[in-house]
Amino acid sequence: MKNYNLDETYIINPQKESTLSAKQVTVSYGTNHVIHAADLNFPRYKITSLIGASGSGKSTYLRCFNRMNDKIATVGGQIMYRDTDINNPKINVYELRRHIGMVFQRPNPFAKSIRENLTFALKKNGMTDKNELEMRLETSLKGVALWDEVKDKLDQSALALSGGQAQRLCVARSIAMKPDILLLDEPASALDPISTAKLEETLKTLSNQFSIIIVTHNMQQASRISDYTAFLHMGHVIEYDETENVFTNPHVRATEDYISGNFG
Ligand SMILES: Nc1ncnc2c1ncn2[C@@H]1O[C@H](COP(=O)(O)OP(=O)(O)OP(=O)(O)O)[C@@H](O)[C@H]1O
Repeated sequence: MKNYNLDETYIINPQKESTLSAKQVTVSYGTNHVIHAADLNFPRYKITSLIGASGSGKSTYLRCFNRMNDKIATVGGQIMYRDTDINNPKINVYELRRHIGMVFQRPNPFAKSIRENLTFALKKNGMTDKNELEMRLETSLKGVALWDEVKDKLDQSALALSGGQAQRLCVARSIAMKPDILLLDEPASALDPISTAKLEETLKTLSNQFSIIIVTHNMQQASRISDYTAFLHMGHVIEYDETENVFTNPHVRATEDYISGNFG
């Protein structure tokens, strides 16, 4: 692996309203310091990709944004969301996750009906009105373009869906909670190209209503769907800018080598 100067960075924060601002975030697993990130602002109603080689810290960094590292790592720095630092130990993490939802690498529908997958958390959060629940169900499934495929089998098990359908169901389950921000950790890595294309299309549409931060290994995917891209190397954010600039005119050697395949 080439030695790059980790202090050589090029960070252009978007001149747009931010939904989340991360300041000097650090993460350690025991004595292993894996994230030392610069100050990044994530824009509202845009898609931001986190790219980088395996082990560069993308998932760890993403998990900071809804406190998913709490029990496994020590997190430092500030992550401002609606004027509150989400690292404050006093904040209600379950409430936070209603505003900042997450979709994981492997589709993980509950072993329940499609309807229950969508309404379970809503009911747990006190929504009892049947019409409202049905409306959320339909709107969320339409939001991920799954409604036409499942509207006649809402009471069948979600486990019978294909991988691509199950992943879109998981996105629908997240958006049913009407979060502000959707975090996605390599959501297409277990999907075939057709399901991946459908998911990407869904995310592009959803970015009109939600701010999206996505970890992806797939550089074509990052360049296809995201408005902004952050390149991570060894836990450092090396470059952050509009996606087009990162891919066509990278400013730092490590970024250039990574996107041109000369890395390592
Ligand atoms: N639960 C954990 N305990 C200890 N170390 C961990 C843990 N999770 C990740 N790490 C370490 O933190 C570093 C960053 O890992 P992370 O999974 O965030 O990288 P990544 O860029 O998302 O990688 P990949 O693309 O392979 O998923 C790696 O060195 C990894 O071994």
